[in-house]
Amino acid sequence: MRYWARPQEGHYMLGMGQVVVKRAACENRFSDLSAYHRQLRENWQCLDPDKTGRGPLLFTGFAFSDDQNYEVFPNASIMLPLLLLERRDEMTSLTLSWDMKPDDCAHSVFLHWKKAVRDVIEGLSVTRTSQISASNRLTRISSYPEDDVWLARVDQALASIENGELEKVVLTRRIAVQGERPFSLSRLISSLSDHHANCTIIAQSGARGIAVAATPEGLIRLVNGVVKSDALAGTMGNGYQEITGKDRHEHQLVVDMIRARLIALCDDIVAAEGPSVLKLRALHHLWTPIQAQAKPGVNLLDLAAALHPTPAVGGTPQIAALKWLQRHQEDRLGWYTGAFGWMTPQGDGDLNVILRCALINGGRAELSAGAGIVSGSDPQAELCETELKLKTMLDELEGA
Ligand SMILES: C=C(O[C@@H]1C=C(C(=O)O)C=C[C@H]1O)C(=O)O
Repeated sequence: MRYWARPQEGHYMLGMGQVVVKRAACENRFSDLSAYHRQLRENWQCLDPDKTGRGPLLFTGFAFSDDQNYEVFPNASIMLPLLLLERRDEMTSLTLSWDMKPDDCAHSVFLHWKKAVRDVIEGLSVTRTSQISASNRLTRISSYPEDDVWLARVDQALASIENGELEKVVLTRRIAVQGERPFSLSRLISSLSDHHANCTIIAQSGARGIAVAATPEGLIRLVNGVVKSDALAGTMGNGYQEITGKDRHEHQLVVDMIRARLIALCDDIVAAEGPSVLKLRALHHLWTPIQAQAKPGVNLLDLAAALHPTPAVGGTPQIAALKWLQRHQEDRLGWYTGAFGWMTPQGDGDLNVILRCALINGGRAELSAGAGIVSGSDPQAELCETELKLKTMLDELEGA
C-alpha cells in the first residue's frame, strides 16, 4: 500500500499492489532508477476510455544514505501500482496497470484487476474506527540514543564546527512508544489530514510495519518543466519568538545549496525574498520557496540526485557532513530524511522529504526527529527542538 495526499490542494492518491518494481542502492541509485523509468516509458501503453485525462503513476522513494540497511524498505525503489485511486480537482479516478508478458491473456489480466477493485471497494466500506475508544494512551519505552549520548554528540558536532571541519550538521534521534491498543491507521491519516492540511501526508507499508509521515518539506516538484523546491530550516515554537541570526544562517545554507545544485539542470532559478515563516500546528519553520525551469530531458529523479541530501537534513559541506554522520554512527530508520513521492511516465512528479514520521506496527510506534547544528547551537535547546518535532506525530497517535 502507498498513500500520498496533499489535503490543502484536495489531492489524494492510494496505490495498491505492485505490477513492476525496481530497487536500487549505492552511489548509482538515482541514475539506475532513472534509466529504468526511461526504459518503462518506451514500452508504455495507456488507454483512457472515459477521457479522464488521468493515467498511471509510479511511486518512488529512497533512504537518507545510499548504503543504509534495508530492513524496513529497499534503499531506493520505483514501482507501478496495480491499482491507483486518485482524487484531484474534485474528480476521483481509478487506473489499473499490468506488466504485459507475451503469453499473458487479456482475460486473466481482467480477473486480476477485478479482484483489486473488489478489494478496494470492500476496504473502503468497512468502518472499523467507530468501535474503538477515542484515545490511545502512550508509554514511551525507549530513546535512541539516550539523551545524554545525543547531547554529547551535539557537543562533538560543535567541536567539529569550531575546528572548521563542518559548517552545519543535522543530528537525529528516535523514540519508541507503546499504545494501550493497536493504532488505527485510518484514524491517524484522517487526523493528520485535518490538523496538517498544509503538509504532505504519506503512508507506506513495509517489512516492519507502516511508515506514516506528515511532512512540510518538498524536496522537488516538477510539472511541465517548472521546478519547485523548499528550503526549510530554522525552527521555532508556535508562540512568538524572534528569528535569531543563528536560525537565518542555518536557513541560508540550505537556500544557497539548493540554488547551486540546480544550476546544472535548470535555468531561471529564483529564490523568494525571505525567508518567510511556515506555520505548522506545534512549530514554525523558516521557509524559502525556490523555483526554476528544468532544462529539456531532465526528470524528477535527476533533480533528486542533484539535491539530496540538502543541508536541511544532511549538512555543509555535504561530503564532510555525511562522513561525520557515518563516523558517529548516525542511524536513520527506514526512509526518514530520505524522500517519497510519485512520478508520471513523462518524468514529472513530486518528492517530499520524509519528516514528522512514525513506523507503526500494531500498538508500537517508532518516531524520528532531528535538528540542524551550527555554530551557536545550544545542545539542550536542540534536544527540545527534536521533542517539539516528535510532538507532531505523538499528538496524533494519542488519538489514533
Ligand atoms: C530533521 C528534521 O527537520 C529538518 C530540520 C529543521 C531544522 O533544523 O530547523 C527544520 C526542518 C527540516 O528540514 C526533522 O523534522 O526531523
